Amino acid sequence: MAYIEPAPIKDKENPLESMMERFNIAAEKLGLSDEVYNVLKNPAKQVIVSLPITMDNGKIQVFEGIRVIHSNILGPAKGGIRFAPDVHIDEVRALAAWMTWKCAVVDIPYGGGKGGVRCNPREMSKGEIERLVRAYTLSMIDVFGPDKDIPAPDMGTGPREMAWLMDEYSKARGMTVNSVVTGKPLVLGGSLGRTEATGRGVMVSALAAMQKLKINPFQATCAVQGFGNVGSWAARLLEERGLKIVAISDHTGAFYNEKGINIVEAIEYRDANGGNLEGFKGGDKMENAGDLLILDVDVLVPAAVEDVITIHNVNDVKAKLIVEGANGPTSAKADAIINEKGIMAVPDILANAGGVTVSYFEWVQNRLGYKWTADRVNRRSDRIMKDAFDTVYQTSLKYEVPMRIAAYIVAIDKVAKTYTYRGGF
Ligand SMILES: NC(=O)C1=CN([C@@H]2O[C@H](COP(=O)(O)OP(=O)(O)OC[C@H]3O[C@@H](n4cnc5c(N)ncnc54)[C@H](OP(=O)(O)O)[C@@H]3O)[C@@H](O)[C@H]2O)C=CC1
Ligand SMILES: O=C(O)CCC(=O)C(=O)O
Repeated sequence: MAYIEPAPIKDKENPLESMMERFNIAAEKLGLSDEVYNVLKNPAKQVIVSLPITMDNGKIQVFEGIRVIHSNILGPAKGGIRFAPDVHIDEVRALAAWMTWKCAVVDIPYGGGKGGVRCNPREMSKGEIERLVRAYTLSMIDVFGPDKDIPAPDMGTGPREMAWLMDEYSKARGMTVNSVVTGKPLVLGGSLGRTEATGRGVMVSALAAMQKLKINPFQATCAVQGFGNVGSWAARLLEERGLKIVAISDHTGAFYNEKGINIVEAIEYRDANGGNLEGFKGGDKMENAGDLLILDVDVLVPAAVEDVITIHNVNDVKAKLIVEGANGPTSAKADAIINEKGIMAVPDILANAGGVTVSYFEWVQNRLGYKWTADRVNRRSDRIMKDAFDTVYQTSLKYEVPMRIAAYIVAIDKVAKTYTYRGGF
């Protein structure tokens, strides 16, 4: 079997390597042929563009934009767009592959893609961000399409950016095409339930796992890293289900309250405070924000960035259950220690799949020209998440592997079988 050797990412464990390590283990368990292995390990398409933008000071700044389509075997590529200062081609390749596996795990008819623009949206004006979104969309005009590649929000982007993307794409096509992107504002054809969907899926996965581990939600404590879309919704919905959220964090720091943080108050504080938790008084500021990950809690939800649980801190992790809201928060090298310690980790490609599931509902509604109620969206996405959890759990028992490898087995098996049926050989 051939193994790839990805270029190292400076100062960071390489998420592409982490993805490939798990992929290789699952491929061996499935006895994947060399032919299929080589098809699935390589991205189908990678596009890198330069985006010259006029900044507010009149100067031109050139940004790098990336879109990777890992696979379109199950259907059009699907996946978010990240605006962040450390966007790197290997990271986007890993994120695109994770989208392929994620869509297959929850059994929705999409392949995987991901995009990124290396920029710091925190330091850019609204006008600069809008020009960047529009330039990126025009550069990708032949990549995107409702039947080809359908973007969505990820870190640093949200409904506002998706609205600009839809508008620019529609202008270029000479008609309104709302199904080209999901995660849009409601008035533009966004779906009820999409904003909270990823956090909601994290909550459904966490409760399903707690049932297996016999952890009573009303006696459980939880720490959540990241207080953006995924982290804040996961925290809020878990709190509503009885868990005590003792710690939350964002890039400004981590806050601890052993009596439990009032999450609705924390969200209100963040929204009134320029989008971050700096100065939050509902908990004590922790000296070292990274220590949130090693708190003695029942449930840990990393919902910020990649590679936060690594060989450097995994030995100190005390949670009984990790539910991955973020993509790639655990490096592959930390997996073995998590397993040795008997911690259950519900992997990203399962735990955070609620977002893409409701994105799929949004796309279906746009194509039907119809709107579902929030109740219908939530009931259907909860069912999909619970069924996917059960399938992965059963697979983990059958193959005697941890949940993460089981999720890869479920996904790779599905994509490989579809490829074979479509007549790839
Ligand atoms: N949005 C979605 O539907 C989906 C997102 N995901 C994944 O979830 C993760 C979070 O995405 P999302 O919530 O959308 O992104 P957001 O941009 O909404 O939020 C990201 C959050 O992470 C915080 N953060 C950034 N760096 C750090 C750090 N070093 N330590 C602690 N907190 C940090 C940010 O803080 P601050 O605001 O202060 O910068 C912010 O609170 C990503 O891995 C993404 O790929 C997965 C599936 C779907
Ligand atoms: O909603 C989507 O289409 C994709 C969301 C995403 O980027 C992810 O699940 O990582």
